Amino acid sequence: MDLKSYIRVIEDFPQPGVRFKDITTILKDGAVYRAAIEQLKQTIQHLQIDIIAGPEARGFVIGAPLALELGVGFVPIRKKGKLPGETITADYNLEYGADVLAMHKDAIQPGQRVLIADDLLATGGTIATSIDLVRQLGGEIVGAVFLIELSYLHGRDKLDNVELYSLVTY
Ligand SMILES: O=P(O)(O)OC[C@H]1O[C@H](OP(=O)(O)OP(=O)(O)O)[C@H](O)[C@@H]1O
Ligand SMILES: Nc1ncnc2[nH]cnc12
Repeated sequence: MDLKSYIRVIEDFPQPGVRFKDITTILKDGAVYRAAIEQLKQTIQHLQIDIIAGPEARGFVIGAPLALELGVGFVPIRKKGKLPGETITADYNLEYGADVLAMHKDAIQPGQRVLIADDLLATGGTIATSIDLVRQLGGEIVGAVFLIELSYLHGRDKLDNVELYSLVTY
């Protein structure tokens, strides 16, 4: 299935100059959503994965179904102030802003092999920070997987020691 044809591009959202890649047009169609998760699974099934971590919010709709498909657990990387237990946090920048990400201190056991999953790689700020948090907890990053990669923002350059997998490139 050609997933790119199901992605809606919206100009100047959330700010002028940004071409927003909207995946709600994939998610609302059960067959297309399933095909996307299946293609992601095929892409990373050679990796030995203990657990998947995904950043709020769109990382949840990619990471959680992928974890179920692989038979592993899922841990959320949330925006600051949402997780109820003890957390570690890190500041980050993304294509259109800045924020703080958090993980529960007990989300990852030292030595666990962790796959990061998200809908989209843009500048790489979100994923670089997610990787940093997982490593602070003792996790080993086996790779990061995305539906979409915006190659013109060069996120890969920030992540040159990590295996990156994406299905659709702009
Ligand atoms: O590579 P970057 O420049 O860091 O940008 C990519 C991130 O931006 C979006 O999330 P956003 O922070 O907009 O949050 P949302 O998932 O809650 O919409 C997207 O889902 C990625 O996580
Ligand atoms: N251009 C973009 N479209 C959708 N999500 C994004 N996250 C960062 N940049 C984005």
